[in-house]
Amino acid sequence: MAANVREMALDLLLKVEREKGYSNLVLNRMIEKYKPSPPDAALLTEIAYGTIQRKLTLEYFLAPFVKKPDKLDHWVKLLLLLSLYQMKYLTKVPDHAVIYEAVAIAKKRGHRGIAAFVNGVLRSAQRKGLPSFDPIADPLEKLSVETSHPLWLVRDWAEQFGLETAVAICRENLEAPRQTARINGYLTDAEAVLKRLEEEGIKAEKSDAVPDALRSVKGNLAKTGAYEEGLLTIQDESSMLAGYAVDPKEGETILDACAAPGGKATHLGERMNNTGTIIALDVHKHKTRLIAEHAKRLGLTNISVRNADAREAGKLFAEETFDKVLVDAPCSGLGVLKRKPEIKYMRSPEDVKKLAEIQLEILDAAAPLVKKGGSLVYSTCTIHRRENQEVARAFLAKHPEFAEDRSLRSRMPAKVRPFVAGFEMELLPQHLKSDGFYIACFKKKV
Ligand SMILES: C[S@@+](CC[C@H](N)C(=O)[O-])C[C@H]1O[C@@H](n2cnc3c(N)ncnc32)[C@H](O)[C@@H]1O
Repeated sequence: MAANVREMALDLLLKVEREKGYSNLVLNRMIEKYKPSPPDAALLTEIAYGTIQRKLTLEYFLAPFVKKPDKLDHWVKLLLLLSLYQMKYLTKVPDHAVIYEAVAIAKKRGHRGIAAFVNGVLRSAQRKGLPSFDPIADPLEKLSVETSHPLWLVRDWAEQFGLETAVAICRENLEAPRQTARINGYLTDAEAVLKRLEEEGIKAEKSDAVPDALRSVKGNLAKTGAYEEGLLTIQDESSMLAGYAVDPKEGETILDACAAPGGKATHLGERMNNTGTIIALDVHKHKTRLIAEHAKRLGLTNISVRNADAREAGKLFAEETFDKVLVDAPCSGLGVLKRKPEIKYMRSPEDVKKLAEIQLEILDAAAPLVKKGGSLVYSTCTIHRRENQEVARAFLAKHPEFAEDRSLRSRMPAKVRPFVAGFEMELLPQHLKSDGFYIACFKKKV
């Protein structure tokens, strides 16, 4: 079985690169299909995620042993990288076992020549040792190679946050993500959910940062009766904070302009005790279906799903229709690199610029729909100031009918308040070991 795990890991890496798929989705599909035992599934996750997380570092390790790595068949290069990952970071697996299995895969997929090549490369790496980072003089280049983040991103973060914070972000991104869930406060409470989970053999605990959140200690919260029964929703703690920022009240009319798959819309629905109206809009039809499914599972009937481009929302709704509007905008996702490490290699500075423009366009379209005295909340799961802060300032400059809403801090849980400044929250992944997240709140003048 162990050799199969490595082959599955190789297939996963190929799929993620070829189909530009998200690693977590490809991994889930693979586990559903091949049903590996729990220890094999854990090993598969570790090897595949680890290799993606450390790709640039592993390429640096490989370089002295292969003259032209880019000339290699792609699968051969990935096989070498995932083998080097195991040799360097999986201390429980002896090097000779890693090499033996890599050679067996190479023989099966290729031919004897390739198997001999793989054997030669890995044996030299074992004999000579992997190269040190010491010769890299430039601190940003070193950080990029050592923590496997593209140089442009490391540069941007160092410029925006300072080198020390950029180092902390990059290091934290290499940690395993926590699994957290949101308690459905409309149907239940933390004690009841914890009891239900315990009956199912799952160990979880209350978050010390976000009152609506549970953290898994042992077991997968998504595969539980409690989940099926609508008592919880898988969601990162940082995303729950958008619900605190919006602070919906019973009976209100709220627009969630970028709502799929419905994580935040359903949170608002729960906090409103299934009263009022939430319009959950999304441009992608296949994703809007998910919102309705989640709402149903959670026992919510106050969410109405619409499929449309938020930039055209003015054609759907009259001005000043909503008490509150949430724009949880499409973004570069640079706050969720622990969970989706491949994003760091897919994104470019041009993407960041383009996404910032789209975010501002959506905010522009949402602005007239907010009632006087109502609020507009802009959030993203990215930590790049070309989006976030720059977009928020551009919005305020264009919309004198809105003011900074500096009451945000008072709505946030105590542990989050240090990360709120004025009308904005910037949560970096190392702050609470969550995803990175940004929120800005605006109030429409009366
Ligand atoms: C960050 S995700 C939203 C996550 C969602 N709020 C949740 O909590 O589950 C951004 C969403 O914006 C949608 N989107 C992208 N461009 C859009 C547009 N122009 N109008 C409306 N939705 C858009 C995407 O389909 C995606 O589902």
